[in-house]
Amino acid sequence: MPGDLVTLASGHKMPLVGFGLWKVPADTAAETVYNAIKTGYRLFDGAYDYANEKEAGQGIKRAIDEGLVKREEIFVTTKLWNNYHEKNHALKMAKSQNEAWGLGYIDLYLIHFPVPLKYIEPETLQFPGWWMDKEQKLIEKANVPLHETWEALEEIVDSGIAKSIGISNANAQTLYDLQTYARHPISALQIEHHPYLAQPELIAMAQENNIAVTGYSSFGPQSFLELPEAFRRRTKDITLLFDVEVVKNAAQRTSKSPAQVLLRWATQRNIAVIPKSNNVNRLKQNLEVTDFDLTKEELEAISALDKGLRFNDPGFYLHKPLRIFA
Ligand SMILES: NC(=O)C1=CN([C@@H]2O[C@H](COP(=O)(O)OP(=O)(O)OC[C@H]3O[C@@H](n4cnc5c(N)ncnc54)[C@H](OP(=O)(O)O)[C@@H]3O)[C@@H](O)[C@H]2O)C=CC1
Ligand SMILES: O=C1CO[C@H](CO)[C@@H](O)[C@@H]1O
Repeated sequence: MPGDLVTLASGHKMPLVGFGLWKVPADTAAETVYNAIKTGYRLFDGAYDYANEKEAGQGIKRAIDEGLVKREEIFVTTKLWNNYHEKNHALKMAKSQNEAWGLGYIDLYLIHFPVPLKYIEPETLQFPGWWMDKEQKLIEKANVPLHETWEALEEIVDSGIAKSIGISNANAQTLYDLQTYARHPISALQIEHHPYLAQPELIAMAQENNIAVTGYSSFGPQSFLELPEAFRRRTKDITLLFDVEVVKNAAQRTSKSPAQVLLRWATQRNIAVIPKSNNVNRLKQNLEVTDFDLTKEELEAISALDKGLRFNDPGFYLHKPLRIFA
């Protein structure tokens, strides 16, 4: 059901299907989010670097003001960008991001990457990916230990700004380390997850430790086709997952689309998904991904497509690779 929920270690409940806000233009974000709520979406996945938090919040506020939903029925995830890992910066950023959303609190606040970069004034950050400054130079790394940033997130919970906290783009070693000092639980892990990058060990580790997993870029190469060339480099000569036999056959058997099969492959294993679509029909379709089941054989055949192929590694589009996922 679209209303399926995952209980986080914090005790707070998160919808299993949500809407991703990356690449949703700021000038249409309020309308898109408002329409997504009308379609049935309750979870919105934002980030500082998606540059549309204020507008997304306006869309939610409009739906609340019109009585379509209550604040407590909406789940807002957002993320701390890499340049603000120092405790004082993280506290300031969370406060101003919370003000931008304008909804009283953030449901889930994530460290976007466990990679601290030097502080830079927010308005000087640049696309693509905001890893570079105005001169298109890679921003240097900073000496901020992860425990300092995690402590900041815990204070953000203590002050009521966020209800739950977690991390994105982290590996199992990082999670094990975080667990040694976490005062508030690591409620969630957000990672790239599709059949070409299945990451079964990391997911098993997280789920065994009660860390809810959300997969992003669920369509693999398709998720990157609308991006500039540097992001698409790895999609060359790769069969789109929508065209792979096992995915197509499962779609035919269940009378669903290949996209829905890919989303169900995740949700059936209790992995949340946050697809984005600027198209009304696809937006609706992506929400209907918990009301049918793939067979055990279909799940296994789709998992067997794994190639360890990561598309969202900033190393692929930066002038100087960061080797984050090395
Ligand atoms: N933590 C992190 O570092 C990251 C987090 N994310 C989060 O994950 C979200 C989703 O990931 P993202 O990489 O954007 O990719 P998505 O998985 O959302 O894929 C988006 C692409 O797929 C197309 N699409 C959407 N639905 C369908 C469908 N049913 N059939 C066919 N095509 C479809 C969209 O086109 P159209 O709009 O035209 O439908 C778009 O081109 C992001 O919005 C963001 O919130 C993403 C990357 C990194
Ligand atoms: O969430 C995100 C979407 O992808 C971007 C490009 O790598 C990242 O900068 C950001 O992590």
